[in-house]
Amino acid sequence: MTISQTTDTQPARIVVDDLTVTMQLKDRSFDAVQNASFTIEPGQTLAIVGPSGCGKTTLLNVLGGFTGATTGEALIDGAPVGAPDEHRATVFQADAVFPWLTVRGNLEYGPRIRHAQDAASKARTDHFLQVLGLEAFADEFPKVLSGGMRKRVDIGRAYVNNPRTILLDEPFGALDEITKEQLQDELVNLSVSDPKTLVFITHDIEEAIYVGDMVAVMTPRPGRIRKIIDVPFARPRPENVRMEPAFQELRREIQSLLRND
Ligand SMILES: Nc1ncnc2c1ncn2[C@@H]1O[C@H](COP(=O)(O)OP(=O)(O)OP(=O)(O)O)[C@@H](O)[C@H]1O
Repeated sequence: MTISQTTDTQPARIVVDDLTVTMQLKDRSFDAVQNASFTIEPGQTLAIVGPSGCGKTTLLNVLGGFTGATTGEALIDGAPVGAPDEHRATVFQADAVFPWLTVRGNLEYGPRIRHAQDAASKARTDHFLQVLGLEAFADEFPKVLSGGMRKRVDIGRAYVNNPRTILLDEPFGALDEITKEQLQDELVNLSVSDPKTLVFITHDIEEAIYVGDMVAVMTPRPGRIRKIIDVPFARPRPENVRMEPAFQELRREIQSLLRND
């Protein structure tokens, strides 16, 4: 089932053009991100992989409006990224569920604080409770949920707001392999049923290929985009796509780029 979208909730087009973010320490400065450029077409997922400390989160923070560009620019639908707003949602590795609200209450939180609770937001809440397998837990408090279920609540909460862009910072990093693969599938399925422009940071090469339409491989500090690789597999992903030679070949290529071979 798909949910209808109005024009102001269409997925965003993101352009990052020669972006550098310089961090100022007490006695020196350094570039956390250097001369990064890429374009994400509406509804596409860009996965970003790179070594620890290479500037992935900094890049995401620029797109979220939490950090400014030092030089270059980041544009969303042609306009420079501004302060955080309801058109962008963020999902972090640590779950951000509110323990004092039920699962349904967590999903309804965004529309409630925006005074935008109406029949459409209720329908979206019901829809995402259902597609994320949370229906049976709708009236439970998060303390009874597994890590995977809590992550589903985070994802549902982002989607219920109907943002144009969702920024995900290693969202599945703390989950076991099986749960991680289930959530990767659910996210890819959502990208078909309810397209948003996604930026997905991960350390996990297979995950990057599985969820991404493109994978940006970053260099160690200062973080540059080493290469952007197109992922050729259909959405939803064919069963056992991870075992396909083309998938394994991409994995080897990214591994080699990360090792700087
Ligand atoms: N506010 C800040 N002030 C100074 N340095 C910072 C600040 N935020 C991040 N850094 C530094 O900038 C670099 C990039 O950090 P960032 O968190 O973006 O990397 P990352 O690739 O997301 O790392 P990880 O994969 O380990 O989460 C790091 O060296 C980090 O220590």
